[in-house]
Amino acid sequence: MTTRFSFQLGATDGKARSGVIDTPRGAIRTPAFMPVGTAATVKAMMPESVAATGADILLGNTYHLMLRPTAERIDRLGGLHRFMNWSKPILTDSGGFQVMSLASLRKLTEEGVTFKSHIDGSKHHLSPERSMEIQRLLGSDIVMCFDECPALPADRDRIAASMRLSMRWAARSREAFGDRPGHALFGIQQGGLERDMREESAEALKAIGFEGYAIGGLAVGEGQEAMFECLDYAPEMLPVDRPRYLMGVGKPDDIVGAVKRGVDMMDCVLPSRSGRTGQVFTRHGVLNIKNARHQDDPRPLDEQCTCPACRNYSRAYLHHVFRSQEIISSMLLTWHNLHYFQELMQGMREAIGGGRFDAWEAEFHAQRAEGDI
Ligand SMILES: CNc1nc2cc3nc[nH]c(=O)c3cc2[nH]1
Repeated sequence: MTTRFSFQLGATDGKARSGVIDTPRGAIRTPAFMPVGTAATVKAMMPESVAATGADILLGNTYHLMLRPTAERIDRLGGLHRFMNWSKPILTDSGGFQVMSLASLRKLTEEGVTFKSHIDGSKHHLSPERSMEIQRLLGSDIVMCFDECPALPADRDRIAASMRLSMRWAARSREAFGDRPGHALFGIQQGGLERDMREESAEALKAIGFEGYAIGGLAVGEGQEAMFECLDYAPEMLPVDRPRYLMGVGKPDDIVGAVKRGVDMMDCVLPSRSGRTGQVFTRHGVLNIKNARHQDDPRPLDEQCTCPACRNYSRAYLHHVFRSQEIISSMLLTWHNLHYFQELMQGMREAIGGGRFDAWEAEFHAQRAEGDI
């Protein structure tokens, strides 16, 4: 067990890399997928079940937790790890992205953002300083800079102004974070789909210096082709010996394409949210369990999957409990999806380690049918 935060790069295969992030609360194998634990819970999952899927780290949302139950209350109760009974690493986002997507009556200035809670309309404020304080009170192991993520499409002037604001906020975040051994602060690269803006942002972040670097401003509606075009150059603008975290990604093929281009960490609500809407991810593609064609099907979701849903239940049963809106439906489908996403990561870590990522990627695509399976 280490008292420091460090990243050990392991194997590389093309641009893809595998490695380990060491933290006082445990190691994170990369490439890593982080389940999203929005309001101090990965919905429909016990923490021990999340760990059983293979997750080494999960994500907490500052925006949700500051509104309810508040960071101060979680701090008084011993911090987020104790509060939610998760002893492994936690990464918290800075709140800025969700303020812009969830809150109302937002007022953005150089100082920060004031907004009204989507829960009860109460007034709140976020700034680099307040976001660092909240994430410190939560006790998260990896803290994200307070930034602004512009909605796409946006013209160059808007992208430039927003990126430069985020870089000023990154400097203030670094200053406010202070000296916290064993904890990490990650900077977030902005710049939209503009290569020169991405370069300017990367240079600004490297001049400040961070324990890790996120690629922000993507997975905001630009589509996979545009995202991959940006990922063809953005990751290598960031320090080679620090983790690179692509925020908010994604579907399985997005994740594979991002790892192929040098990304080490990702997070997405897709597997857990889809578990509650009946969308199931398998190595052969996607299916929706609510479709009537599953009602007499005795087979598991995926014959090769070892998760509890696939070991013990038929598609017919899962169709039934989904249609009946039984709670076990969300439990089993979420568990399966998170298990599949972690299996994907493990497969890539092994393939990179063995220098056979291209073959693994070809097999990944070959066994996926288009459309519903
Ligand atoms: C679901 N897509 C998505 N989730 C994101 C979260 C983010 N947080 C901070 N900064 C970002 O640029 C950012 C971009 C994101 N895209």
